[in-house]
Amino acid sequence: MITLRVTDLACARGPAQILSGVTFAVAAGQALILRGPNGAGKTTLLRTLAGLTPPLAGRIDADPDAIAYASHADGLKAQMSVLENLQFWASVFGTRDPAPAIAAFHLEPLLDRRAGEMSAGQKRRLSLARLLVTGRPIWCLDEPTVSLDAENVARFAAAVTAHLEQGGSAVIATHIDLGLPQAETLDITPFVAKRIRTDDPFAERLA
Ligand SMILES: Nc1ncnc2c1ncn2[C@@H]1O[C@H](COP(=O)(O)OP(=O)(O)OP(=O)(O)O)[C@@H](O)[C@H]1O
Repeated sequence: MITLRVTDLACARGPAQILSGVTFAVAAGQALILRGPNGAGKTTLLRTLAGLTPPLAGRIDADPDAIAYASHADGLKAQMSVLENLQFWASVFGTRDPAPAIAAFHLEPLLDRRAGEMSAGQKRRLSLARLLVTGRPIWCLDEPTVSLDAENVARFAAAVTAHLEQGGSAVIATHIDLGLPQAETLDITPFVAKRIRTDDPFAERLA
């Protein structure tokens, strides 16, 4: 079953068109790994999928409430403890028990620690644990393993694998090999648009 279908999508960042003609589909139980050199537009595509930036053209067919996005900016509440952050998200997204998320990223020793006072890798673990708490089936992840040590990269890969086994999907921009057996790869280089400023009144019409 297809959970996310992208058809002829054009994506912008600020005033610039970054991608055009992006077309792919992701099924339940499938991960799609986005590849492409620095600046190609992986973050731009993920932001568009997450609804943070409107598409310039094309279609995104998915339940908008199905997508959970995790980006470079971790989105943690710095003054709240790890447990309070997870409980906060549990209340926002429904009443998911945060215990599996805590276990998946080995957050038990850190539950009382304020999020703002953790290391970069610890913050990342909390940010990834948030995905489990959302209960959302389509994960859109931007460089999720940045700052993680090898043990926590393995925990992350295990969490994604479990998510896929439960019928979830994932679109992941990453430069490393996560070793996910179900993953397919999409190189976005062919979709890189000739840079067009969308606020230029003389620019070629986009859509
Ligand atoms: N606010 C902005 N306004 C205009 N252009 C931007 C803006 N932010 C990023 N860009 C440009 O958009 C292009 C795509 O950037 P994006 O962050 O999507 O690439 P990426 O594939 O995720 O790169 P990386 O592998 O380095 O994370 C880049 O050329 C970048 O310079």
